[in-house]
Amino acid sequence: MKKSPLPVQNLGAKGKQRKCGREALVKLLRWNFGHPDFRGNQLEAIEAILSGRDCFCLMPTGGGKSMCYQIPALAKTGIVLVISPLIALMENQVMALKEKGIAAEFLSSTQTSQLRNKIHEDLDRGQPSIRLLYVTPELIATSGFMSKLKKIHGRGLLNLIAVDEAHCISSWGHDFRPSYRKLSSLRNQLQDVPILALTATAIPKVQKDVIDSLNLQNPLVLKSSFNRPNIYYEVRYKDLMDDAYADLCDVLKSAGDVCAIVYCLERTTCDDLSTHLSKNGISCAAYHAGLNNKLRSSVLDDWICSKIQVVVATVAFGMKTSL
Ligand SMILES: Nc1ncnc2c1ncn2[C@@H]1O[C@H](COP(=O)(O)OP(=O)(O)OP(=O)(O)O)[C@@H](O)[C@H]1O
Repeated sequence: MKKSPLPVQNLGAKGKQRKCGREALVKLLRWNFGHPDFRGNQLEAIEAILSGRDCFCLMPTGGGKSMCYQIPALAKTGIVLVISPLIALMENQVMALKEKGIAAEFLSSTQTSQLRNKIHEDLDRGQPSIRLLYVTPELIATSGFMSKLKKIHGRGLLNLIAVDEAHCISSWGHDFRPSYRKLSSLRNQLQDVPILALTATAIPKVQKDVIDSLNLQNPLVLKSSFNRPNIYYEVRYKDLMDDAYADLCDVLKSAGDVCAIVYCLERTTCDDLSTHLSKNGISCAAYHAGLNNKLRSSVLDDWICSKIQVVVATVAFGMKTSL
């Protein structure tokens, strides 16, 4: 049975926010997510945000960045806006939050207009039920959506803007997205709303660029260690192998029942290799931009819920983007 989220903690008399202490935050974490305690810099980030301070948070992949904005969304009435570059990521996070009974939604062109209207109606209510709203940077850049945000802010309901994968704002970064650059207007348009920039990209000039571009004011800068003892790297030279496909097949089989992504440079290689692995008893599928959206979504779903073990993909995997 779904638990209902622990009610908002800290609304004092006449809407004045009381400080949400460590104990109350840990309680929210345990009740809603089942984790015994915060890890790394999560608590520091959350406390900074709840005190209204901007924050730049560098954590390795899987470090638990999302908790830094999900807990604030539960600790205060109002809405946390999450800007994320990938619709697939948003869909997954929103689904996972809803399963926990947390009111989260995303807005994208992939939804029916009926569903989008329903979300907009909720946002227009005096007390919206949505706590976390996920959007793409492209949507932020539209004047219609920005004026909606200003109205929400004007009603005192916009608590935080979280910019996920914030390195995409920097032309020094490996994932530069021009639409991210436009996020630099957020600070001017939505003054006083704390901004949380999250990334797993550690290069100092990217960090500086992110902080400058988003115009973060005296941000708390948090950096965690990138040492991941559970990950090891091994390089095998294809040119030195008799049969690279057979070698890969052996590697995947010897790894046991783990899920895996095999990246290839070309679509035809994905199709070829996927057929080869399937013939050798490995459950897998190809994923690349040459496949239609429906097929790509079903491959992603099958992989996430372990119906298939391996995805053989180009960089299109994880790049499903649009408004
Ligand atoms: N305090 C915690 N204790 C235990 N597990 C946690 C804690 N915080 C987060 N996690 C778990 O860690 C995993 C990774 O979290 P999350 O997806 O937020 O990481 P991330 O840093 O956003 O990763 P990515 O860089 O891939 O976006 C999730 O399964 C999450 O439930």
